[in-house]
Amino acid sequence: MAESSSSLPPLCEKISYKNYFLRTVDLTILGLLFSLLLHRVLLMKQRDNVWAVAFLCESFFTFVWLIITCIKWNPAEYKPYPDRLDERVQDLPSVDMFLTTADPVREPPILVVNTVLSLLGVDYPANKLACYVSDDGCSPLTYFSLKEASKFAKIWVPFCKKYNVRVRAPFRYFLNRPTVTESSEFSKDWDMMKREYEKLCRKVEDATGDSHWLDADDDFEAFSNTKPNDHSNIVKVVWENKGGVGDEKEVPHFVYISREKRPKYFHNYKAGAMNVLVRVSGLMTNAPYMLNVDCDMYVNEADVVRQAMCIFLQNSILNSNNCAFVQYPQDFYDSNADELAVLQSYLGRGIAGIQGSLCAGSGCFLSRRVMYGISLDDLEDDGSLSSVATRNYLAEKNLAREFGNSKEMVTSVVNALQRKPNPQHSSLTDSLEAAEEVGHCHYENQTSWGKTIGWLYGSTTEDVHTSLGIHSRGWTSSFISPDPPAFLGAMPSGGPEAMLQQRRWAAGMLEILFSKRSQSPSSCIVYCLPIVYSTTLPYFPR
Ligand SMILES: O=c1ccn([C@@H]2O[C@H](COP(=O)(O)OP(=O)(O)O[C@H]3O[C@H](CO)[C@@H](O)[C@H](O)[C@H]3O)[C@@H](O)[C@H]2O)c(=O)[nH]1
Ligand SMILES: [Mn+2]
Repeated sequence: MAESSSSLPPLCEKISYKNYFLRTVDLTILGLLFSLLLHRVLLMKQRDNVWAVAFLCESFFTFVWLIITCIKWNPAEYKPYPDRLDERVQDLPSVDMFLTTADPVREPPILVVNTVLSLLGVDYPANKLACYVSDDGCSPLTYFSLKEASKFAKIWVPFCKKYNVRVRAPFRYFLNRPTVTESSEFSKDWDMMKREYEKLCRKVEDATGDSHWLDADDDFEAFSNTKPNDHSNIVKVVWENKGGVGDEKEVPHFVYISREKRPKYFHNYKAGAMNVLVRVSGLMTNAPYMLNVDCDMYVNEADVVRQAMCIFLQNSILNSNNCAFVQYPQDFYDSNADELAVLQSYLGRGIAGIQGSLCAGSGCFLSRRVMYGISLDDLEDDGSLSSVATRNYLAEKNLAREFGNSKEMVTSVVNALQRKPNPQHSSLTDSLEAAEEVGHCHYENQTSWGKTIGWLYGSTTEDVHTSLGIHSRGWTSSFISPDPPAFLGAMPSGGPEAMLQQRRWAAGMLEILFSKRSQSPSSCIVYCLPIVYSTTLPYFPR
């Protein structure tokens, strides 16, 4: 249980879900399985093919059962208390929210728009938030839709805050009509918002079929003669929160990025896009925390950022800045994904009870310093860099070698490592030139990006790969699973997709087994067990 160093109640607590009845059942089943194996061994005399198959199957079954029992032995989860946040923390940290999209056909812009609106509307000071969208499809339609979304956000976000709306993705919110007892002012506002949202949908839809708007607006010039896999870097500040007055100050910064792509370069899929987002956001807002969200997921609970901050900040109040990331489970609204839910509650809670959860990608808040490769040994008790680490990390020559040749990037890394904000620019657009430089496809050549810094490359499961790197540097992680779920996504469709996911987990397992990064054998086992388990789960009778 988390204890507070002061007399104030803690921001979060570790809740244990130990269940002695279930433990007894598991042990009994294990005992039965072992006696079955013993029985088989005693029958060894009649060794034949049938005996061999039966023995193999039962051994495997016992092995899997043992793994399951190990994982669920000590399940735990963190419970945040966001209501206590304002009382305990005067100045909330900034958060950069990253969203990736890759294909305007498979991931229709209205889907991305909803994800963005749910992010822009979260319950957190708007001047502490920035939303960065990476578009690997280099689609003017996506950019157009995002621009329209930012206009709509100026009425949508204040509406959500005024009426304390929980689900801030409009397509979900407008599925249900408000009850008749609601005040007439609310009903009027609700109808107006619904009309505006329908207008937005229509605009996006109309733009899909017709591209005359492309030529009419200079803002789209950057997209002319581009192909998704062959174009230069495009960075656009869609909306900048300049404080200001009225509703406009409620909408966070909003930036669109389509990183440079060339046919000859390998772009490392989502991991490559995430690393560009880390760099561009480092130059613009350099928030100490970042959020990773896929474009087909939306925020289902307006409090997500505050909940995650409870975990990070409770750790720093206790002078143990050791939390690298906070993972929310992924839930799906268009599928009866029981398997995934079971898997996540075992994986998430089980491993959280052992040494911290796995990073599952979407729905994960991460600390920027951790992504910059800092090890827990490099920090003093108060979270500042130790003098040895300061000498090693902050030498300009080392930084340029690791983080690339952009001077602005190096300065932003120094600031992030020392937990200082970037010097105040008069506008986000002042960083555009530097931002374009760090998005070039050759920027990462000869640097540590993808090797020890940021999302790690060379893996189909870059998120598991990343968390392995993080844990081997001593960091822990947390798993929070609020009810109702905090992030919801669309299932990619069953069948072949689900099979592909299975193969990814299997690939992840092999990679972890043979990875040089897994320094301690125990952490290797802790990671392998659930993955072996998760690959076998669908075939396992429940
Ligand atoms: O070249 C690419 C490919 C994908 N994406 C984006 O990456 C996200 C995830 O890709 P998807 O193919 O939808 O993977 P999923 O299997 O649905 O996602 C799971 O697997 C990913 C990689 O292992 C994790 O990062 C995710 O969080 C996890 O939900 C999507 O937003 C894509 O738009 C890119 O930006 N660029
Ligand atoms: Mn997906």
